[in-house]
Amino acid sequence: MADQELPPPSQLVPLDFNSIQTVPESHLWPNSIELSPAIKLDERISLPIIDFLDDGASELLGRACEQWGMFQLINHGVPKTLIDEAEEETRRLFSLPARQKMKTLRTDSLTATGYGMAGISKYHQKLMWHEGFTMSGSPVDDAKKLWPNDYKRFCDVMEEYQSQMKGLGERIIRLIFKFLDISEEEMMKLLTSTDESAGKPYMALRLNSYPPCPDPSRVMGLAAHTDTSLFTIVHQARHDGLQVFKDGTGWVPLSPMSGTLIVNVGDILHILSNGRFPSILHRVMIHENKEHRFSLAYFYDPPGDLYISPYCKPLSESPQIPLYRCVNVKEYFTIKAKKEGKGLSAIKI
Ligand SMILES: O=C(O)CCC(=O)C(=O)O
Ligand SMILES: [Fe+2]
Repeated sequence: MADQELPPPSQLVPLDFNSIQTVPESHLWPNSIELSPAIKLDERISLPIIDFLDDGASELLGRACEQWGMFQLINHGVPKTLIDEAEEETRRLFSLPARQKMKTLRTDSLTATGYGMAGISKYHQKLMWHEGFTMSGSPVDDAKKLWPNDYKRFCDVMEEYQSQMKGLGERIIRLIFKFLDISEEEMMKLLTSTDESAGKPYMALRLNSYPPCPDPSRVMGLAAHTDTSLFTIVHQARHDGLQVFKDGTGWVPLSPMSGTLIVNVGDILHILSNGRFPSILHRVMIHENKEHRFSLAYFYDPPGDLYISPYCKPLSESPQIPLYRCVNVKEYFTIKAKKEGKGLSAIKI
């Protein structure tokens, strides 16, 4: 593609990290609450690790969602070789020259795919030390622009990775619904789209890249946010950086553990569970080491045309009162963007 055919740069374009010697003013965060340090890692407050093969997995997973809104999963069944390949393809993508990646620059639309900054960048004065690449299903159109002669490997790996994540997501949601006492029949009603034409899946895979930084303590990898998904399945490649906010404790750092996938509750499951499973606030900080950090986040979402309302058990001994109004998934994405990430409070009854 010739230079004049490049998409017009939006106001939010990741830095060309390869050519950076010092952190530009646009990326220097003031010494604010957003950069507040995490607590020292302490075994007593470590994130629950759940064995997916455990007979009691549903109960364990439900309790972890209640107490943490997050857990680590082992024996999840996703082949290690596939995770390694997906990590390697992620590294290959982000090591391309900036002008090559810019050929797939994402538009502002909620479901847009391609290269760019996280949507939450819009809510902050300063930019983040981050670049991302989002896809939903086959990434072939973008991959052809990145590697005109060699796009197949990336597509094959990313399609298989998404298919495995979707399958794992289906197994997780079944266990979650079992814990919440939602029957299979009820689940089909809650999560199956009625209008297939409007039911474009919102599921997406975002590859995240956090390059090494000359002044790591003054930048932000990914600012504090909650995910909009039902839940998100994250593979953190080797290096630390992800932190979760635990009420009464503060920011808790999570070290990547080989073979585990992290699952965090998003806003839609928060609404569906009537607040019983909190969508957890998390952020990514950049560390002193000179390593490039990557992560792969799969957002397990219902179709956009679906209506979500708090599930309050009809025959419960203590009838619950819905905390949130019924909301369409697509509409919720829009509300959340308008409210700069504070979507839940906007639909509170
Ligand atoms: O990089 C990570 O570990 C987390 C990424 C994340 O929170 C996201 O993509 O929403
Ligand atoms: Fe996230």
